[in-house]
Amino acid sequence: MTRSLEVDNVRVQFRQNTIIDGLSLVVDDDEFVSIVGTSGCGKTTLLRSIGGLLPQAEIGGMQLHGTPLRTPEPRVAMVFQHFGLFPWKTVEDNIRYGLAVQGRTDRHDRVDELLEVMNLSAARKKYPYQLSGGMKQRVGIARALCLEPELLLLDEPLSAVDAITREVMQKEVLGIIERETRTALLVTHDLDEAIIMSDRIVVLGGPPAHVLLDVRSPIPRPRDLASVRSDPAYLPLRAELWDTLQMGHAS
Ligand SMILES: Nc1ncnc2c1ncn2[C@@H]1O[C@H](COP(=O)(O)OP(=O)(O)OP(=O)(O)O)[C@@H](O)[C@H]1O
Repeated sequence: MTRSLEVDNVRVQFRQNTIIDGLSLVVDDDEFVSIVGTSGCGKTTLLRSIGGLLPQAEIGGMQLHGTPLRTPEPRVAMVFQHFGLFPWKTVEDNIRYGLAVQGRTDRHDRVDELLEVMNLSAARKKYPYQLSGGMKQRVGIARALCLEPELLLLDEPLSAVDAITREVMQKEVLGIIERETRTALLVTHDLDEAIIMSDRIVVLGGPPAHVLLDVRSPIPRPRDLASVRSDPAYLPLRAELWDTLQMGHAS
C-alpha cells in the first residue's frame, strides 16, 4: 500500500488551550478512515488542520504523497456539515466554483459527469433554497469531487439529513469514492456510519486529542447497513468502539 496522508506529531493550540498534542496518523491510498470521539475532543480541529484551515495554529509535520501540506490546496477537498453552498449560485455553478477559482475552464465536462453521477442533472439550474437537505449535501460532495482531490475530508457530512436519506447517501458516497478511488477521512458521531463507511476506524480521546484505538474493519467492502448488521464481526466491533468511547469520555 502507498502512503497517502502522513500526520506526524501534530500540535494545535488555541491561546492557552492545547487541543491536539502530538497526534500522528498515517492513511494509505484508497483507504476510507473514520474518526470518532466524544464531543469536543478535537476531531474537527484535526480535519481543519489537515485541510490547511488553521494557519494560526502551531502544526507539526503533515504530508500528502510525500509533499508537505500547509495551506489549503486543490489536492485536498473538504465537505462540511452545513454544506457551505453559495445561496446565490445555481447547483451547477456551485459545483463548478472550485474549477473557476483554479482557472480550470477546460474541465466543464467534469461538472456534467458529476451532475449525472449525483443524480442532480434535473436540478442543475436550481438554487440551494430549492433543494432538500440530501440534495444540498450531494452538491457539496460533487463540488469537492469536481477538483479531483487526492484526499477527501468529510466533517459529519450526513448529520443534517434524516435516517432514510442518510442510508441512501452513505451508499452513494461510498459508491462514488470507490469509483473515483479516493482516500477519505470522515468525522462522524455515528458508530454504525463509521462501520459502514470505513476500512479503518480511529477513536480519539481528549482534548488534547489522542488516539485511543486504531482498528481495521474486519468487514469487507462493499458494505451497507444490512450487510454490516448481518456480519458476525459487527457486534464485537461496535462493542469495542463503544467501550473505547466510554473510556475516552471518562478519562
Ligand atoms: N478557532 C478556535 N478557537 C478556539 N478554540 C477552538 C477553536 N476551534 C475549536 N476550538 C476548541 O477546540 C476544542 C475541540 O473542538 P472540535 O470542534 O475540534 O471538537 P470536535 O471533537 O469536532 O467536537 P464535536 O464532536 O462536538 O463537533 C473545543 O473545546 C473547541 O471549543
